[in-house]
Amino acid sequence: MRARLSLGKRGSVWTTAVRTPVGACSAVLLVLVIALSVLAPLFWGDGAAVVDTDAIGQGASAAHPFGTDALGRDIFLRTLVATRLSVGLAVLATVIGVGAGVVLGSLPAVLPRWAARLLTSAIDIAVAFPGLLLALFFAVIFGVGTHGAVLAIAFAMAPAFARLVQTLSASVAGRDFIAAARVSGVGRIRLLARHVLPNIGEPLVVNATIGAGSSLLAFAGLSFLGIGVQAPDYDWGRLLREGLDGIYVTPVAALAPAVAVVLAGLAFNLVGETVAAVVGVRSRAARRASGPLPAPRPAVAEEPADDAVLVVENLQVAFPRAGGWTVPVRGLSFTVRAGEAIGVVGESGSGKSLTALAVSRLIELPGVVTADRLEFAGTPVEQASDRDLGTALAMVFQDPMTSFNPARRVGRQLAEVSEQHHGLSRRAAFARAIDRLTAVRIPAAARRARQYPHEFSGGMRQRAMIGMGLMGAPKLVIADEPTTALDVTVQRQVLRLLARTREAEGAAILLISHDIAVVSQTCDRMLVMYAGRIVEDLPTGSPAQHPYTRALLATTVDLDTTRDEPLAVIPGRPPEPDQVPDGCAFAPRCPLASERCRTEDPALARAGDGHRVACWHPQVSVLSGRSRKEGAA
Ligand SMILES: Nc1ncnc2c1ncn2[C@@H]1O[C@H](COP(=O)(O)OP(=O)(O)OP(=O)(O)O)[C@@H](O)[C@H]1O
Repeated sequence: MRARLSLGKRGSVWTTAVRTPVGACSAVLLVLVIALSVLAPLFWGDGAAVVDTDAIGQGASAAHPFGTDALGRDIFLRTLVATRLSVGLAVLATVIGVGAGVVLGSLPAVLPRWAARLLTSAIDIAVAFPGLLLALFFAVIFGVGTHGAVLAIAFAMAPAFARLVQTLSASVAGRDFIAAARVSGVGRIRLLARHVLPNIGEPLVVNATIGAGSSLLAFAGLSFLGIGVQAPDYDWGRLLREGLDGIYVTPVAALAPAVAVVLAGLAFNLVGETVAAVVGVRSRAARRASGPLPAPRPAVAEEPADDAVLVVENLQVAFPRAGGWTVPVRGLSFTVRAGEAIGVVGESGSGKSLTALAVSRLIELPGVVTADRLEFAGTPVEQASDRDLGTALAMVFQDPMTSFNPARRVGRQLAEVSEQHHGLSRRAAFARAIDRLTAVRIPAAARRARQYPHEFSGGMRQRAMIGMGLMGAPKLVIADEPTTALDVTVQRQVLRLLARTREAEGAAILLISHDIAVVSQTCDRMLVMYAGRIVEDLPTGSPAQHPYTRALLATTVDLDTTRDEPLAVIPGRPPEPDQVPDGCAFAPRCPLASERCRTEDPALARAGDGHRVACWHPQVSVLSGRSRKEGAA
């Protein structure tokens, strides 16, 4: 399987964008507009001002391709020279408008509640007015002329930007890092400047670029109406107005400024589209990867099993980074058989969740998932239909609060699965949802099904999430730290429920957990992960052979733990995914590490019946701390 996004180097994102038809047009038009703004007044400023009483109101000719005006001045030259004023004023109005919009949109976040509501309502009312109407209104207030028109257009566009800033800020305001900054005492203004605005900058830039095109048109409109640029200055709007006066005699006179307005407006809008495309790619990816993906490290694949639900061979998950790849999952091979319960353990960052996401086809771009074989229920995962995956594979996430849509009733969310995948009617699907909530021991399921997720306790939400997985007939339930957010009593209920699901539905379970004790009690087999690899795959109850597994076991605390001895710890920290050493990744923390461990990475090799281990010195470790539990998984 290979799901790979073609990504270039950082600099080449713009090059790639410019190679698209829209990008190429926008680049050409933008260069033309900028060049004319800078050069036209220098080269043709004088020529455009020459009055020729012998050539008044002429039509198109070789000397004057777009004719002459009422004073015999060349309209083509005047159109070229007017580029600077037309574009310059539009950009100025946009800068002021966007600045005012950002200030207005940010203020509600720092004002007292009543003032914020007042301001928000005022912005909402202003947004409801057509922009040109607002511009005319402000033009009357600020007075006829260039300055008045700039301010009028700027203030007319400010409410729309203020609304945009408010909406974008609201989407960021609920994020955990904002809450964390608040709790750590960061003031409102600093919070806004340091934490909110930098996270909404990209869409603002895109909208500002497109907004510049609109303000160019608006400016031409005001000048056309006689309340923008005043004589002797002239912009495209004024030239259009003058051309219109003689449209029946010399129609071509209005053509040059009209074409200029259209082309410049198009230039801004296409540049906006191109920026949006590049920014869109950016926000999806740190697209700076280069070079081929590293080859996954070798592992002994398991014997093919007839009743395998999930077959994974050489699974690798990689993310692009500057000048290369980060590979947090480096060549995993394992099989899950029907009805089997497998635990995946390992320290934080070992790649457990990414493995689960890769198996469920949930790795987002720019992540790249590759595998020699990745099959679910006999079908390659990338070919499985959404319907098959949606009904046969259930996923239980760590935080059930964020897994449910807070705006929909729990029962309806469960019912959606059956409506979508089984074609059940709304009523029948809801009845099944109630039945499934009963199956996962939600008390008063019919009433609870009509409640919202926030009305459920954490444990109930988690059980409801499992219930959602049971709306179909799951062959595999992947539970990623399903009990981490729950207290121990509820943890137990959820684990029991998973065990019952396995018995009742015959579903295999892939249980991801930090807690090796939980996995030992709940699962038939455990996969021990370290730095993106499986270092040991053993039946629970078999003596562990890898020093890391033994160290993990030694760190578990239970009622037998001797209280007068210090708790066992594993010294050091796991390596970052892009700093994994050449040899065995655990070697820097392993007391048994030899020179060979530091240079050669051991493959996951067979070490007994149903037991695989990746270690040069299996079974012989005696680590610091209590050795009491070692070897007894
Ligand atoms: N989108 C991403 N881009 C780059 N690196 C990532 C991305 N997602 C995860 N990683 C890295 O991959 C590594 C493994 O992440 P993963 O979430 O699978 O770990 P885990 O074992 O499930 O940890 P935990 O138990 O804390 O959830 C981490 O070091 C993480 O920083």
